[in-house]
Amino acid sequence: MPDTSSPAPAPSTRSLRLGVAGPVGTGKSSLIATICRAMAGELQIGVITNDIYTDEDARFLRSAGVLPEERIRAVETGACPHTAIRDDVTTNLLAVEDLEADFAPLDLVLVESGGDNLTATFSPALVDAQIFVLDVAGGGDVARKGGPGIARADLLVINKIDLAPYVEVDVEQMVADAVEAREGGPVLALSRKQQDTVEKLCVWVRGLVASHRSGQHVPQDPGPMAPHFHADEDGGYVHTHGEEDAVHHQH
Ligand SMILES: Nc1nc2c(ncn2[C@@H]2O[C@H](COP(=O)(O)OP(=O)(O)OP(=O)(O)O)[C@@H](O)[C@H]2O)c(=O)[nH]1
Repeated sequence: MPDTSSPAPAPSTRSLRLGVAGPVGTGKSSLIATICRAMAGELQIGVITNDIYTDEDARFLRSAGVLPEERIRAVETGACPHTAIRDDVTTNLLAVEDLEADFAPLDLVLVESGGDNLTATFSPALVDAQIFVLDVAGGGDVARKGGPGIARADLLVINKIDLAPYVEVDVEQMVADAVEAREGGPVLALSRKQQDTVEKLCVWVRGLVASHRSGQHVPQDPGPMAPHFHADEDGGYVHTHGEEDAVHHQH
């Protein structure tokens, strides 16, 4: 009799949606450009960028010439970037679905969050997996600060390691701290200027696309953001994202 206790997962025919989040300037757009440059020959890729008021990141990626321009689309979030990737993902989801429909079949859609604070993560309603990006220039101790992205993103990238000697950061120590904060989860030390590290990034992306396609990959929610402060004309407010009740505002 066939074993029906653990049915084989159903293969997926839609693209892998991969989010890229992290603080301002850590190299999210550059990492996306690097993936496109290295993998556009083997994967059909599309990109959605998020900026508050502009389409600057999309323009940067188009000018990098790493993908046909029409496969790079911008979402203007008009609010804090994490709102559009976590609280109400509708605009992003529609943009992803339009891109997938217009260029079917795509293998990979990369969604870049606007730069935000250390605690911003994507909702699993928008992406299947996410990369959280730190850089050595932000300081060697950042990985120890934890938070949902650092602790539980599918991959933590410690970026711009070519700059480590100039900012006096011990990359090995930073990686070790990150592995500890992630309880052994994957950490990649990356520089777009060091091809061996770019290769490792490609191996990770390739593995994830394959496991998504075969139906083995199960999207994980890194968890809600920590409470944080938003400045506004009245002085500001604390903003909390709870597990069930998505958003609370306290003035
Ligand atoms: N030395 C070095 N510089 C890098 C690397 N990756 C990115 N940069 C630089 O870091 C700066 C910020 O990179 P971006 O890719 O724009 O960063 P971002 O996270 O997309 O920025 P926001 O969208 O504004 O949050 C740029 O000047 C990049 O050229 C790297 O591996 N090494």
